Amino acid sequence: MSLRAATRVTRSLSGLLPRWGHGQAPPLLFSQQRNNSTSPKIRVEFNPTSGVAVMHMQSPPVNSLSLDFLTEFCIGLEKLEMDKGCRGLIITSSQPKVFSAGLDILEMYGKSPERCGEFWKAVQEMWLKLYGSDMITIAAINGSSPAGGCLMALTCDYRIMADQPRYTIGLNETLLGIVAPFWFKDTMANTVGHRTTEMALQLGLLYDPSEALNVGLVDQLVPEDQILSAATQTMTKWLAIPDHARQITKSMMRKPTIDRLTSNREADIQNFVNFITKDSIQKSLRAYLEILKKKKT
Ligand SMILES: CC/C=C\C/C=C\C/C=C\CCC/C=C/C(=O)SCCNC(=O)CCNC(=O)[C@H](O)C(C)(C)COP(=O)(O)OP(=O)(O)OC[C@H]1O[C@@H](n2cnc3c(N)ncnc32)[C@H](O)[C@@H]1OP(=O)(O)O
Repeated sequence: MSLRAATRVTRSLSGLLPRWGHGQAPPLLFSQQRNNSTSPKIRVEFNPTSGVAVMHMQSPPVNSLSLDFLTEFCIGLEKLEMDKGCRGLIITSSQPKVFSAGLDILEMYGKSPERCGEFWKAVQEMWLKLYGSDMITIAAINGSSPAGGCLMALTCDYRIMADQPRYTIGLNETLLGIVAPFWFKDTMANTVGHRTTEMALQLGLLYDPSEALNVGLVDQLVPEDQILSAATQTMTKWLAIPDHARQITKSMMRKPTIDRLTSNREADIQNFVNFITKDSIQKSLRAYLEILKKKKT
């Protein structure tokens, strides 16, 4: 781990998780109703000539992965997957400075077990569809991408990140007092290896772009204004490979990881619900939400 990454972790952790007395009422209220607009959270541009679609995530303020967002995302993905003319997908963000802030914390805070289960099923669905996609998938990461945002990028075949030192990417779940599930961990380990994953997950490391490139979490850095043209150029190279050979190879590499979740889906949902609804975990999430709010004051 670089010194810079270590310093960021220490700063993020300090005072993160305050302790409440038994039975003490939490002092702040959080709105449970953000992002409930009916405007599309995803905009898809498909070019039938090139066979490439670009998915723009446009859910203000930070493209957090709410149940609505995930549902729309999966429907969009399924439509493209079924269109035989669509061979490649680039995923990017229309929101300034953020690719995706990861799972919507408000979906995990103060929700019923049933609702948590429904939400988690949608998170699984997004991962299964994207990690198992027959299309060539490229993440054009034009902003910060913590936790579930990083997972989304990791499920793609190739990652290009904007070379902007303010942006960070990583599976930082432990900083929130929560645990990245086995399939988040597997996806990261398949990309950067066991040892790097072990350190990154325990410490909740968020890497800046050059650190992310160094550990292999992203494949390429480009100036932010060139991110879509770089993704298109890379896509052209990948499109030159015959689809069937590439798809079988991709499936061979990813199938064991996908099978592990597919055969444990219900248990994984139950694990998540039991874990996230624990009092102590709800308190950790609350503390984290407070920190996000305080950033502004
Ligand atoms: C025994 C157990 C075994 C196994 C475990 C079993 C199950 C597993 C259990 C749990 C697994 C859960 C896995 C979780 C994955 C996740 O993805 S959790 C989410 C993690 N995300 C983050 O930590 C990101 C937090 N956000 C940021 O760092 C920053 O917002 C940003 C860098 C993305 C952007 O910074 P800014 O541009 O400066 O924007 P602001 O910070 O001002 O934010 C604007 C606005 O958005 C709200 N917000 C930010 N992130 C989220 C989010 N993820 N969800 C909901 N809301 C978010 C933020 O509060 C601000 O709100 P307002 O103040 O404007 O109302």
